[in-house]
Amino acid sequence: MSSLTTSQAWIALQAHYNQTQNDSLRVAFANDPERYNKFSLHLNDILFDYSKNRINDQSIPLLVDLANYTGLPAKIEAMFTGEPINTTEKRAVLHTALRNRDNHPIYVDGIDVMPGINQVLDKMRHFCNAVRTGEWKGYTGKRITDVVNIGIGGSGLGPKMVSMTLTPYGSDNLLVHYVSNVDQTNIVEELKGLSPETTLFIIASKLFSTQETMINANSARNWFLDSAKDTSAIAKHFVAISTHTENVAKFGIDTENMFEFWDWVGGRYSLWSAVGLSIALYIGMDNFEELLQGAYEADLHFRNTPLEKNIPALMGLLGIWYNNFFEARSYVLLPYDQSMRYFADYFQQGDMESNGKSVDLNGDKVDYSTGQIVWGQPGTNGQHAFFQLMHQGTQLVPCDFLAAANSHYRLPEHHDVLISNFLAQPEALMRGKTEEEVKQALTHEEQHDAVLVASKVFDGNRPSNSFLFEKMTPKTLGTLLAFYEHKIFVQGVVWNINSFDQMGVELGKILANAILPELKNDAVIKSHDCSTNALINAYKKLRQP
Ligand SMILES: O=P(O)(O)OC[C@H]1O[C@H](O)[C@H](O)[C@@H](O)[C@@H]1O
Repeated sequence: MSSLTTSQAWIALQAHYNQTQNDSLRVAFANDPERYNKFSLHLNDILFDYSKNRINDQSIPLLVDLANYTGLPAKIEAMFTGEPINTTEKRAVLHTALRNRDNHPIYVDGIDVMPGINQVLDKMRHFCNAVRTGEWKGYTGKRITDVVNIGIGGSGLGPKMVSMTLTPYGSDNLLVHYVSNVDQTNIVEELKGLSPETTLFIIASKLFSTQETMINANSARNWFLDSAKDTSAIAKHFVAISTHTENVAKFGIDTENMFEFWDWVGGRYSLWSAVGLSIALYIGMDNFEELLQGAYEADLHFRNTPLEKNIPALMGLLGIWYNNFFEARSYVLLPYDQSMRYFADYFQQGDMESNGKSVDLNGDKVDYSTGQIVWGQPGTNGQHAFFQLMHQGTQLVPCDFLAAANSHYRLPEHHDVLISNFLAQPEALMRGKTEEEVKQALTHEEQHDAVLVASKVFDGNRPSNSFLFEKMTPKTLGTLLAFYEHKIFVQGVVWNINSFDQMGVELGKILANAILPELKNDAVIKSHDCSTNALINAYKKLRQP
């Protein structure tokens, strides 16, 4: 048994769960008109309501005891001060330095990282201004109208999610496009209608060696050179974002056009670095810095607020409560905001790549469940897809609802209808519908149809958090993203795992590299298990020359 599950704090939580697991949220609300006041918090314009969770007055102190037992406060400090908490890769984890807006020194190996960060921010500002004003010209003297970011994982999804969320702040004269998949459909479709004379490519890759990104970058260069003919024109149309100067030069991008970041920025935490260049080009550098400011304010809150009033700490601990005691295996993110349509995808990588681990920091197999399956999509669409299971299925699916009180658009009716759903769904999940209530809405005859009655009952008692904010601004988005990043960190600390490596993505890549040469000719392949051999050989038969 691990020291975690045999700790006093864990045992106390287990006993608390045994005692309260069947307590009714509906009854708790009826008995305590102060419940909302007790279990809600604000940061700036963001309201965090966690009162619809399966908790009572003892629950949060017990969860905080567990966090203290695992050393969370000291580990928060270790992260913010640049200690090498990514132990397998022996690296600091300093995405928080990228948004350290008060600019206090932060040291890695005795060197302050802030001057380097500020230099890159300055370079981004100059570049964005030049491109956005049209001062930066393409090879035929025309201004840039389209930016194509080529990058995958953190080097694609983060900037894409932010740019799409902040479309109301985006430039009408400079559109952004995202290419990540090595499936050629992605780049072919994205480049349709673009002109090489007015397109700028950003090649974003930490090591500049990721297979998908390099293949897409090569295809982009070929597409460009088919028109431009002259390799000297590349300098006006290709920039790189990377930690690896040599690989950038090898690819043929002038290192003058390279925006640097550092090995202490994890891929899935990198949108705050130069990886956010496509965001800054689209919404302008001032708005990009507002995004950083929002995250910085969440960082201050996370670092300085006692755990029982600390929004990301509570998000993480409530997740532990469901994952490890209620055995809820998934977690759903439900932004009632179409612009946040990539939010769940983004935190699917953020969370599952960070906490999908089964060995602890000592290398021992864990005997408790770690990372949850994270999924979701915007409301109200999700209501017409998977909410049936959330309301009446056999699984407990804790969820977060997020919405802005004000839309950026002004059509009548839409927003109140959207928000009425945002409000009603957590209420319905919490209160359910009893047999008696079901019968009241049925005819006398229907009331005697036992199957009908049973099918219409909602057990309720299904937990959720709600986030309500004034408007989706760059700053608000920055704060929300940092909350979720820190939630992941909190859970990693409690589970005693390294949230900052991703060894589990390597094996598939290595095996794909072994298969690739076997696809070069039509020879029958026998070197794998019989299933893989058969699939390779079937592919070779089916493909057309
Ligand atoms: O930025 P790159 O080095 O190209 O890495 C892109 C992606 O590669 C891998 O899939 C990692 O698991 C991701 O965390 C990373 O974001």
